[in-house]
Amino acid sequence: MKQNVTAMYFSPTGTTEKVVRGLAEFLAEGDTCKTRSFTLPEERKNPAVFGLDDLVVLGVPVYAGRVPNVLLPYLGTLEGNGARAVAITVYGNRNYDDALVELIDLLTSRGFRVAAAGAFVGEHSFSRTMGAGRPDGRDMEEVSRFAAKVKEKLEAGWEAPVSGAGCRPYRPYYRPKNPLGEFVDIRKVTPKTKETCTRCMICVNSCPMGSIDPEDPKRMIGICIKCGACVKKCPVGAKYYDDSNYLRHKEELEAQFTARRAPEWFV
Ligand SMILES: Cc1cc2nc3c(=O)[nH]c(=O)nc-3n(C[C@H](O)[C@H](O)[C@H](O)COP(=O)(O)O)c2cc1C
Repeated sequence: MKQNVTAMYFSPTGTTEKVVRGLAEFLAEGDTCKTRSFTLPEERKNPAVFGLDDLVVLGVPVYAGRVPNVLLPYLGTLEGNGARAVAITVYGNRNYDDALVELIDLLTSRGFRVAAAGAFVGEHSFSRTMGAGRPDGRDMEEVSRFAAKVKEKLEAGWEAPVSGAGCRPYRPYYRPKNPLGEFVDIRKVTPKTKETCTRCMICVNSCPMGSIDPEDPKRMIGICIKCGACVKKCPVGAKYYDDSNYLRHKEELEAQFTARRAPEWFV
């Protein structure tokens, strides 16, 4: 069985990209696989069209226990046309909740035959300690074990669609709470910029919403999804969040979810 393998991902801080590309390379068996990022706004302009000869490894990070809602319009334009797919979610060591079943359902509704699915762990977008350095060597070994099982399934011509863990109907988006147990809304929170900013434009060019002003990288000209790209990629550490609800949420997560979560996959 030889299929054209494509690695497709949304990955502001690179952890989803690492898992998806790693898996796609194992599945391509020495052939070069295509890569197709849809992280940046201009990358989401052209719809992706596949066919029966394609095997697409498609990955997204988990945001609030679900597929990032800003991606739903783009994912709704994909055309599977019977292509095989492997659905991947990467989460920051809290939980992936219903993101994986949601992604499987989305791909199925777009005409993909979802043969396998996996939830892997990456360093949390908000943190340097939650899932620090993941996916690491142990995770990538798991990716290779998963790839071997996927190959076996595809070579045997099994048609059974994959199920995956999660609830249908999906649970609501996960929301942070304050110390009184009340929900807090951090959706409008934006990053601040220190005077040490050198205007190198890395943040401007890596913001998946195109929301940082190229004329003045301290200024926001669109929405912030708290993806962590500008904060983690800034070479001088000039981008940061100072919102008290955001910081408390991050500290709570860091204190609560310290135990290493293992990847889970379904074939
Ligand atoms: C807005 C937002 C919400 C998130 N929600 C969750 C979550 O519900 N559970 C979790 O474990 N990680 C969560 N994360 C962490 C990311 O899923 C995780 O860090 C992922 O590895 C980031 O992928 P990337 O490196 O490809 O950007 C969230 C991150 C962001 C930015």
